[in-house]
Amino acid sequence: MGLGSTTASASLLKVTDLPLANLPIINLAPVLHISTQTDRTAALAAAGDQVRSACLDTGFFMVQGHGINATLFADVFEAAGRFFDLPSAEKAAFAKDMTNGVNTGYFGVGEENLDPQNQPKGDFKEGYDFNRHLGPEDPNHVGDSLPMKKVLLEYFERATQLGNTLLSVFEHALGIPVDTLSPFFAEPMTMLRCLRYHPSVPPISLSQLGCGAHTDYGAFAILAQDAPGLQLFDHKRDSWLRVPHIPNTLIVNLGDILSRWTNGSFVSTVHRVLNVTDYHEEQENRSRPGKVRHSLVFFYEPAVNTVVDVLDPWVGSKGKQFPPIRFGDHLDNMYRQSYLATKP
Ligand SMILES: O=C(O)CCC(=O)C(=O)O
Ligand SMILES: [Fe+2]
Repeated sequence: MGLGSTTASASLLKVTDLPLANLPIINLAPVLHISTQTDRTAALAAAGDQVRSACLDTGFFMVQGHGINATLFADVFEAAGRFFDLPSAEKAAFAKDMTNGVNTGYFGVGEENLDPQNQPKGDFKEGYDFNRHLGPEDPNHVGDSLPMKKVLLEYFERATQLGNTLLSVFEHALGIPVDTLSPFFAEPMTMLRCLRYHPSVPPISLSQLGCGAHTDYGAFAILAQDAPGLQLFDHKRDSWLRVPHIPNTLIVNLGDILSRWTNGSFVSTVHRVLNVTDYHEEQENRSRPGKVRHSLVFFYEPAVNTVVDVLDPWVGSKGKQFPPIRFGDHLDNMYRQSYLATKP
Protein backbone atom coordinates (compact mmCIF):
# COMPACT_ATOMS: atom_id res chain seq x y z
CA MET A 1 0.00 0.00 0.00
CA GLY A 2 1.46 3.33 -0.97
CA LEU A 3 0.57 6.98 -0.85
CA GLY A 4 -3.06 7.89 -0.41
CA SER A 5 -4.61 4.51 -1.07
CA THR A 6 -6.65 4.08 2.08
CA THR A 7 -9.95 5.65 1.04
CA ALA A 8 -9.72 4.16 -2.42
CA SER A 9 -9.35 0.62 -1.21
CA ALA A 10 -12.24 0.87 1.21
CA SER A 11 -14.91 0.45 -1.41
CA LEU A 12 -15.89 -1.37 -4.56
CA LEU A 13 -18.34 1.42 -5.27
CA LYS A 14 -18.80 3.51 -8.33
CA VAL A 15 -17.01 1.56 -11.02
CA THR A 16 -17.46 3.24 -14.39
CA ASP A 17 -15.70 3.24 -17.71
CA LEU A 18 -12.89 5.69 -18.12
CA PRO A 19 -14.36 8.44 -20.31
CA LEU A 20 -12.44 8.67 -23.55
CA ALA A 21 -12.15 12.42 -22.99
CA ASN A 22 -10.01 11.63 -19.92
CA LEU A 23 -7.84 9.17 -21.75
CA PRO A 24 -4.83 10.93 -23.18
CA ILE A 25 -3.19 8.79 -25.84
CA ILE A 26 0.28 10.12 -26.47
CA ASN A 27 1.95 9.34 -29.77
CA LEU A 28 5.71 8.99 -29.24
CA ALA A 29 6.53 8.51 -32.94
CA PRO A 30 7.51 12.18 -33.42
CA VAL A 31 9.96 11.92 -30.49
CA LEU A 32 11.45 8.62 -31.67
CA HIS A 33 11.75 9.30 -35.38
CA ILE A 34 12.85 12.91 -35.65
CA SER A 35 16.52 13.36 -36.49
CA THR A 36 17.42 17.00 -35.75
CA GLN A 37 17.98 18.03 -32.15
CA THR A 38 15.72 21.07 -32.51
CA ASP A 39 12.83 19.02 -33.82
CA ARG A 40 13.34 16.38 -31.13
CA THR A 41 13.29 19.03 -28.39
CA ALA A 42 10.05 20.44 -29.80
CA ALA A 43 8.50 16.95 -29.98
CA LEU A 44 9.61 16.18 -26.40
CA ALA A 45 8.13 19.46 -25.19
CA ALA A 46 4.80 18.77 -26.94
CA ALA A 47 4.60 15.25 -25.45
CA GLY A 48 5.76 16.69 -22.09
CA ASP A 49 2.80 19.11 -22.02
CA GLN A 50 0.34 16.27 -22.58
CA VAL A 51 2.04 14.12 -19.93
CA ARG A 52 2.06 16.96 -17.40
CA SER A 53 -1.69 17.54 -17.62
CA ALA A 54 -2.38 13.78 -17.41
CA CYS A 55 -0.12 13.50 -14.35
CA LEU A 56 -1.88 16.38 -12.58
CA ASP A 57 -5.22 14.71 -13.32
CA THR A 58 -5.47 10.89 -13.10
CA GLY A 59 -1.71 10.13 -13.07
CA PHE A 60 -2.28 7.88 -16.00
CA PHE A 61 -1.97 7.97 -19.80
CA MET A 62 -1.59 5.69 -22.79
CA VAL A 63 1.19 5.51 -25.33
CA GLN A 64 1.22 4.65 -29.02
CA GLY A 65 4.04 4.98 -31.54
CA HIS A 66 6.26 3.52 -28.81
CA GLY A 67 8.51 1.46 -31.09
CA ILE A 68 7.69 -1.97 -29.62
CA ASN A 69 6.64 -4.35 -32.34
CA ALA A 70 3.21 -6.01 -32.18
CA THR A 71 4.83 -9.41 -32.77
CA LEU A 72 7.01 -8.95 -29.67
CA PHE A 73 3.91 -8.43 -27.50
CA ALA A 74 2.37 -11.56 -29.04
CA ASP A 75 5.57 -13.56 -28.48
CA VAL A 76 5.87 -12.55 -24.83
CA PHE A 77 2.22 -13.25 -24.07
CA GLU A 78 2.50 -16.62 -25.77
CA ALA A 79 5.65 -17.57 -23.85
CA ALA A 80 4.15 -16.36 -20.57
CA GLY A 81 0.96 -18.33 -21.28
CA ARG A 82 3.00 -21.49 -21.85
CA PHE A 83 4.96 -20.93 -18.63
CA PHE A 84 1.85 -20.41 -16.49
CA ASP A 85 0.28 -23.53 -18.05
CA LEU A 86 3.07 -25.67 -16.55
CA PRO A 87 2.17 -27.91 -13.61
CA SER A 88 2.54 -26.16 -10.24
CA ALA A 89 5.51 -28.34 -9.25
CA GLU A 90 7.45 -27.25 -12.33
CA LYS A 91 6.70 -23.58 -11.72
CA ALA A 92 7.72 -24.01 -8.08
CA ALA A 93 11.25 -24.84 -9.28
CA PHE A 94 11.50 -21.17 -10.28
CA ALA A 95 10.01 -19.84 -7.04
CA LYS A 96 11.17 -16.51 -5.69
CA ASP A 97 12.91 -16.55 -2.37
CA MET A 98 12.50 -13.19 -0.66
CA THR A 99 14.78 -14.26 2.18
CA ASN A 100 17.86 -14.07 -0.06
CA GLY A 101 17.14 -10.42 -0.86
CA VAL A 102 16.58 -11.10 -4.57
CA ASN A 103 13.08 -10.23 -5.63
CA THR A 104 13.13 -12.47 -8.68
CA GLY A 105 11.20 -15.58 -9.64
CA TYR A 106 7.78 -17.20 -9.60
CA PHE A 107 5.03 -16.58 -7.06
CA GLY A 108 1.73 -18.42 -6.83
CA VAL A 109 -1.87 -17.30 -6.31
CA GLY A 110 -2.26 -15.48 -2.97
CA GLU A 111 1.47 -15.09 -2.32
CA GLU A 112 1.60 -11.38 -3.05
CA ASN A 113 -0.82 -9.08 -1.29
CA LEU A 114 -0.96 -5.57 -2.68
CA ASP A 115 -3.68 -4.49 -0.26
CA PRO A 116 -2.93 -6.25 3.03
CA GLN A 117 -5.34 -4.02 4.97
CA ASN A 118 -8.33 -5.32 3.03
CA GLN A 119 -7.28 -8.69 1.62
CA PRO A 120 -6.64 -11.49 4.13
CA LYS A 121 -6.06 -13.97 1.29
CA GLY A 122 -3.62 -12.12 -0.97
CA ASP A 123 -4.04 -11.35 -4.67
CA PHE A 124 -5.86 -13.78 -6.97
CA LYS A 125 -3.00 -13.87 -9.47
CA GLU A 126 0.27 -15.67 -10.12
CA GLY A 127 3.35 -14.15 -11.64
CA TYR A 128 7.02 -14.13 -12.49
CA ASP A 129 9.27 -11.19 -11.55
CA PHE A 130 12.21 -10.88 -13.91
CA ASN A 131 15.37 -8.83 -13.59
CA ARG A 132 18.11 -8.33 -16.12
CA HIS A 133 21.25 -10.42 -15.70
CA LEU A 134 23.27 -8.22 -13.36
CA GLY A 135 26.49 -10.20 -12.98
CA PRO A 136 27.98 -13.66 -12.53
CA GLU A 137 25.33 -14.44 -9.95
CA ASP A 138 22.25 -14.49 -12.16
CA PRO A 139 19.47 -13.02 -10.00
CA ASN A 140 17.00 -15.15 -11.93
CA HIS A 141 18.85 -18.14 -10.41
CA VAL A 142 17.59 -20.28 -13.24
CA GLY A 143 20.37 -19.96 -15.78
CA ASP A 144 18.95 -20.61 -19.21
CA SER A 145 16.33 -23.05 -17.99
CA LEU A 146 13.57 -20.47 -17.63
CA PRO A 147 11.66 -21.21 -20.83
CA MET A 148 10.62 -17.60 -21.49
CA LYS A 149 13.97 -16.04 -20.60
CA LYS A 150 15.06 -15.08 -24.13
CA VAL A 151 11.86 -13.27 -25.05
CA LEU A 152 11.64 -11.59 -21.65
CA LEU A 153 15.18 -10.27 -22.07
CA GLU A 154 14.29 -8.84 -25.46
CA TYR A 155 11.16 -7.17 -24.09
CA PHE A 156 13.16 -5.91 -21.10
CA GLU A 157 15.63 -4.17 -23.42
CA ARG A 158 12.86 -2.59 -25.52
CA ALA A 159 10.96 -1.45 -22.45
CA THR A 160 14.15 0.03 -20.98
CA GLN A 161 14.68 2.10 -24.15
CA LEU A 162 11.07 3.25 -24.02
CA GLY A 163 11.46 4.08 -20.31
CA ASN A 164 14.52 6.20 -21.09
CA THR A 165 12.56 8.10 -23.76
CA LEU A 166 9.65 8.58 -21.38
CA LEU A 167 12.04 9.88 -18.73
CA SER A 168 13.08 12.67 -21.13
CA VAL A 169 9.40 13.42 -21.71
CA PHE A 170 8.90 13.53 -17.94
CA GLU A 171 11.82 15.96 -17.52
CA HIS A 172 9.96 18.31 -19.87
CA ALA A 173 6.70 17.69 -18.05
CA LEU A 174 8.40 18.54 -14.74
CA GLY A 175 9.94 21.75 -16.11
CA ILE A 176 13.48 20.66 -15.19
CA PRO A 177 16.61 20.62 -17.39
CA VAL A 178 17.15 17.58 -19.60
CA ASP A 179 19.25 14.89 -17.88
CA THR A 180 18.44 16.07 -14.34
CA LEU A 181 16.89 12.69 -13.53
CA SER A 182 18.63 10.34 -15.94
CA PRO A 183 21.78 9.89 -13.74
CA PHE A 184 19.53 8.25 -11.12
CA PHE A 185 18.62 5.61 -13.71
CA ALA A 186 22.16 4.65 -14.79
CA GLU A 187 22.02 1.49 -12.64
CA PRO A 188 18.28 1.15 -12.30
CA MET A 189 16.21 -1.22 -10.17
CA THR A 190 13.87 -1.82 -13.10
CA MET A 191 11.84 -5.00 -13.04
CA LEU A 192 9.58 -6.79 -15.50
CA ARG A 193 6.73 -8.84 -14.16
CA CYS A 194 4.47 -11.21 -16.09
CA LEU A 195 1.13 -11.83 -14.48
CA ARG A 196 -1.69 -14.30 -15.01
CA TYR A 197 -5.13 -13.50 -13.58
CA HIS A 198 -7.65 -16.28 -13.27
CA PRO A 199 -11.26 -15.24 -13.75
CA SER A 200 -12.89 -13.82 -10.62
CA VAL A 201 -16.27 -15.38 -10.07
CA PRO A 202 -19.05 -13.13 -8.72
CA PRO A 203 -20.07 -12.29 -6.04
CA ILE A 204 -16.92 -10.19 -5.86
CA SER A 205 -15.43 -9.62 -2.45
CA LEU A 206 -12.91 -7.03 -1.39
CA SER A 207 -11.09 -9.78 0.47
CA GLN A 208 -9.49 -11.13 -2.71
CA LEU A 209 -9.35 -9.07 -5.88
CA GLY A 210 -7.17 -10.02 -8.86
CA CYS A 211 -4.77 -7.51 -7.48
CA GLY A 212 -5.60 -5.39 -4.45
CA ALA A 213 -5.70 -1.58 -4.52
CA HIS A 214 -2.19 -0.14 -4.33
CA THR A 215 0.20 2.41 -5.71
CA ASP A 216 3.43 1.46 -7.48
CA TYR A 217 6.68 2.10 -5.69
CA GLY A 218 9.04 3.47 -8.34
CA ALA A 219 8.97 6.29 -10.90
CA PHE A 220 6.44 4.89 -13.37
CA ALA A 221 5.14 1.61 -14.77
CA ILE A 222 4.64 0.67 -18.42
CA LEU A 223 1.90 -1.91 -18.77
CA ALA A 224 0.78 -4.17 -21.60
CA GLN A 225 -2.30 -6.39 -21.26
CA ASP A 226 -4.05 -8.99 -23.37
CA ALA A 227 -7.51 -8.30 -21.92
CA PRO A 228 -9.18 -5.57 -19.83
CA GLY A 229 -9.43 -5.75 -16.03
CA LEU A 230 -7.34 -2.87 -14.72
CA GLN A 231 -9.09 -0.11 -12.80
CA LEU A 232 -7.75 3.23 -11.61
CA PHE A 233 -8.98 5.24 -8.68
CA ASP A 234 -9.80 8.73 -9.86
CA HIS A 235 -9.36 10.85 -6.73
CA LYS A 236 -10.93 13.92 -8.35
CA ARG A 237 -14.11 12.12 -9.31
CA ASP A 238 -14.08 9.75 -6.30
CA SER A 239 -14.65 6.83 -8.61
CA TRP A 240 -13.03 3.66 -9.94
CA LEU A 241 -12.48 3.81 -13.69
CA ARG A 242 -12.12 0.80 -15.95
CA VAL A 243 -9.14 1.11 -18.27
CA PRO A 244 -9.95 -0.07 -21.78
CA HIS A 245 -7.86 -2.60 -23.65
CA ILE A 246 -6.53 -1.07 -26.86
CA PRO A 247 -4.29 -3.54 -28.73
CA ASN A 248 -0.61 -2.59 -28.99
CA THR A 249 -1.23 0.45 -26.81
CA LEU A 250 0.73 0.76 -23.58
CA ILE A 251 -0.61 2.10 -20.32
CA VAL A 252 1.66 4.29 -18.19
CA ASN A 253 0.93 5.03 -14.56
CA LEU A 254 2.97 6.99 -12.07
CA GLY A 255 4.52 5.57 -8.93
CA ASP A 256 5.37 6.98 -5.50
CA ILE A 257 8.74 8.43 -6.54
CA LEU A 258 7.34 10.83 -9.16
CA SER A 259 4.73 11.87 -6.65
CA ARG A 260 7.43 12.64 -4.06
CA TRP A 261 9.59 14.51 -6.58
CA THR A 262 6.60 16.76 -7.27
CA ASN A 263 5.60 17.23 -3.61
CA GLY A 264 2.46 15.17 -4.23
CA SER A 265 1.29 17.21 -7.26
CA PHE A 266 1.69 14.33 -9.71
CA VAL A 267 -0.60 11.49 -8.74
CA SER A 268 0.75 8.09 -7.77
CA THR A 269 -2.41 6.48 -9.02
CA VAL A 270 -4.14 3.86 -6.89
CA HIS A 271 -5.10 0.93 -9.11
CA ARG A 272 -6.37 -2.64 -8.86
CA VAL A 273 -7.45 -5.52 -11.07
CA LEU A 274 -10.91 -7.05 -11.08
CA ASN A 275 -11.10 -9.85 -13.63
CA VAL A 276 -14.80 -9.86 -14.42
CA THR A 277 -16.78 -8.48 -17.30
CA ASP A 278 -19.66 -6.04 -16.81
CA TYR A 279 -19.16 -5.53 -13.09
CA HIS A 280 -22.21 -3.76 -11.76
CA GLU A 281 -22.46 -3.04 -8.07
CA GLU A 282 -26.24 -3.15 -7.65
CA GLN A 283 -26.71 -6.14 -9.93
CA GLU A 284 -23.76 -8.36 -9.24
CA ASN A 285 -25.43 -11.28 -10.97
CA ARG A 286 -24.97 -9.46 -14.22
CA SER A 287 -21.20 -9.65 -13.80
CA ARG A 288 -19.56 -12.59 -15.47
CA PRO A 289 -16.11 -14.02 -14.80
CA GLY A 290 -13.51 -12.51 -17.11
CA LYS A 291 -11.24 -14.57 -19.37
CA VAL A 292 -7.80 -15.59 -18.20
CA ARG A 293 -5.87 -12.31 -18.39
CA HIS A 294 -2.15 -11.66 -18.73
CA SER A 295 -0.27 -8.45 -18.16
CA LEU A 296 3.34 -7.37 -18.50
CA VAL A 297 4.35 -4.66 -16.08
CA PHE A 298 7.69 -2.93 -16.52
CA PHE A 299 8.60 -0.94 -13.43
CA TYR A 300 10.97 1.88 -14.32
CA GLU A 301 12.82 2.56 -11.09
CA PRO A 302 15.94 4.50 -10.06
CA ALA A 303 19.09 3.07 -8.44
CA VAL A 304 18.63 1.82 -4.86
CA ASN A 305 20.84 4.53 -3.43
CA THR A 306 18.91 7.38 -5.04
CA VAL A 307 17.85 9.87 -2.41
CA VAL A 308 14.41 11.03 -3.48
CA ASP A 309 13.66 14.59 -2.43
CA VAL A 310 11.11 17.15 -3.64
CA LEU A 311 12.46 18.89 -6.77
CA ASP A 312 13.04 22.63 -6.29
CA PRO A 313 10.43 23.88 -8.81
CA TRP A 314 7.76 21.82 -7.03
CA VAL A 315 8.34 22.85 -3.40
CA GLY A 316 5.83 25.75 -3.66
CA SER A 317 4.41 27.78 -0.79
CA LYS A 318 3.31 24.81 1.33
CA GLY A 319 6.93 23.64 1.81
CA LYS A 320 8.16 20.06 1.44
CA GLN A 321 5.42 17.56 2.30
CA PHE A 322 7.79 14.56 2.24
CA PRO A 323 11.13 14.01 3.94
CA PRO A 324 13.94 12.74 1.68
CA ILE A 325 13.96 8.95 1.40
CA ARG A 326 16.47 6.46 0.00
CA PHE A 327 14.68 4.56 -2.77
CA GLY A 328 15.99 1.16 -1.59
CA ASP A 329 14.50 1.77 1.86
CA HIS A 330 11.11 2.66 0.37
CA LEU A 331 11.23 -0.50 -1.76
CA ASP A 332 12.20 -2.77 1.15
CA ASN A 333 9.45 -1.34 3.25
CA MET A 334 6.79 -1.86 0.57
CA TYR A 335 7.94 -5.42 -0.28
CA ARG A 336 7.87 -6.34 3.40
CA GLN A 337 4.22 -5.28 3.60
CA SER A 338 3.11 -6.97 0.40
CA TYR A 339 4.82 -10.35 0.83
CA LEU A 340 4.92 -10.96 4.55
CA ALA A 341 1.32 -9.90 5.08
CA THR A 342 -0.04 -13.19 3.75
CA LYS A 343 2.51 -15.44 5.47
CA PRO A 344 1.32 -17.28 8.61
O1 LIG B 1 -1.95 -6.44 -14.09
C1 LIG B 1 -2.24 -5.26 -14.04
O2 LIG B 1 -2.96 -4.72 -14.88
C2 LIG B 1 -1.73 -4.41 -12.90
C3 LIG B 1 -0.62 -5.03 -12.08
C4 LIG B 1 -0.07 -4.08 -11.08
O3 LIG B 1 -0.63 -3.05 -10.84
C5 LIG B 1 1.19 -4.38 -10.35
O4 LIG B 1 1.68 -5.51 -10.41
O5 LIG B 1 1.71 -3.46 -9.70
FE1 LIG C 1 0.63 -1.69 -9.79
